[in-house]
This record gives sequence, C-alpha cells and structure tokens, in this order.
Amino acid sequence: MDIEKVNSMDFGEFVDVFGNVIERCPLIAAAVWSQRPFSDLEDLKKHFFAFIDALPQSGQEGILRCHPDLAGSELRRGTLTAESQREQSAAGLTSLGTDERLRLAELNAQYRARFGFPFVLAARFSDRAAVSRELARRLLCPSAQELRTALGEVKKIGSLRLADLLRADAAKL
Ligand SMILES: NC(=O)N[C@H]1NC(=O)NC1=O
Repeated sequence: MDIEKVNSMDFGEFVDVFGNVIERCPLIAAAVWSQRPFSDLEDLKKHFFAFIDALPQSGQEGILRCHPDLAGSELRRGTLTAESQREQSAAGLTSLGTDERLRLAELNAQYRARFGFPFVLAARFSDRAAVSRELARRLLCPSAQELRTALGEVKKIGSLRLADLLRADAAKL
C-alpha cells in the first residue's frame, strides 16, 4: 500500500486497518488519523510513537495493560488478537510443554505483581528460551527503567505490524 492510499482512507477505514498496530489500542490510530497526510511509512510510525511518548505514565502503563500475557490464558482460550496469535506462535509459545508453560505463568505473575503491568516483549524477535530468560532478567530491573524497556518493546511490535500491513497490501497489487 502506498502512502497516498493511507492518506486517502476515511476515519473508519483507517481505524479498521491500523487499529491494532498498538495492541488493543484503536484510540491511538483514531488520534493519528487526524494528523494526516503522512509523508511515508516512517512518518506514520513517528505519529504513533509520538502519541505514546506524550502520554502521562498512567496512560503508558494503560497501553502495557492492554497486552495479553505471553503464553498466558488468552492463548490457551484462543482469544488473542490475530496479530498476537501470529507473534506468539512465531516465538514457539503455542507449543510449550506443561512445565515450561507453568514456569512462564509463574514468572509472568511475579512480574505483574512487581510492576503492576504485564511483561511485554516483541515475541517475533525472540524464541521460547529467550522469553523466559528475558522475563527472569527484567524482573530484577528498576521500575522506571522497566517502563521504558516495555514501551520500547511496544514500539518494536508496532513497527513490525505496520511494516506487515504496508507489505501485505503491496503484495496484493
Ligand atoms: N505480553 C506481550 O508481550 N504480548 C505481545 N508481544 C508480542 O509480540 N505480541 C503480543 O501480544
């Protein structure tokens, strides 16, 4: 999809297409639409990220809380968004053995109890061993640093989703 196509989208179409660039936060796409036209993909991405950066800490933590746990109950129940399902599957989290799943669940619970939001990691840049390792490592980080790290991961996830959307549509042309 070229940027002219993006710039020509009405509000409803834009939110339909870009509403899950940031997991379960269509409000961000709704706000970004008002800032069109965009010069290119990078510019579009910058608007998504600037919105996140401008939020107060409570809003940034809210974004993190919209993310499902990695290898958590939503994956087991089949209620993940299509994007999250693909990402967790790519990291091998859909085929964990019981022990590994329970260990991740325990680490996820400890992380949430410590920081007040779920552990977020761009699963497509990772694999099942690295997810546990990172989770155990980040559990020990100071809160302010951890908020920054987690928001960086949200941006990595968003970048990959935006790139997919623009590429996928190009393939159809
Ligand atoms: N908790 C968490 O990191 N979830 C996200 N990570 C990812 O790559 N997709 C998600 O839904």
